[in-house]
Amino acid sequence: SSENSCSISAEKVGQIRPKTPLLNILHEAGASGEHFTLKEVMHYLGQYIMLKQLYDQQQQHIVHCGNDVLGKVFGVQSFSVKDPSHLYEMLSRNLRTTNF
Ligand SMILES: C[C@@H](c1ccc(Cl)cc1)n1cnc(-c2ccccc2)c1-c1c(C(=O)NCCN2CCN(C3CCCCC3)CC2)[nH]c2cc(Cl)ccc12
Repeated sequence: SSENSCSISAEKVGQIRPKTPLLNILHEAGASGEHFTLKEVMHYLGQYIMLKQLYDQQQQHIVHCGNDVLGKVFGVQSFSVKDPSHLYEMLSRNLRTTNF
């Protein structure tokens, strides 16, 4: 039979698998499971920043995460949402497989 012996299952190819501390943050923001698209990870991180009120009220593109587990996960006290490359670099250190 032309059985597919490939062991890579379709739903996992190109998926992002966050390491545990980041996974816990995504779950706190309402995510479930362990495999996400990049779009889903960014969506839930945005939700997390909102619900924890980590963004600066005056300069709303600045995120202050030094007193939050997000700061430990990203390794910074604060960051700007206007610097996507820095953001993705911090994110990539928290993924199980290098999808970048
Ligand atoms: C375009 C997008 C983005 C997406 C990726 C990147 Cl690498 C940069 C930027 N973005 C633009 N501003 C934000 C943002 C700013 C402050 C607080 C929360 C989110 C976001 C982020 C989203 C998001 O999914 N955004 C949906 C629309 N946002 C508009 C901003 N809105 C709030 C801005 C603060 C005041 C209240 C509304 C929330 C919905 N996810 C993120 C996750 C992180 Cl680790 C960092 C930032 C974001």
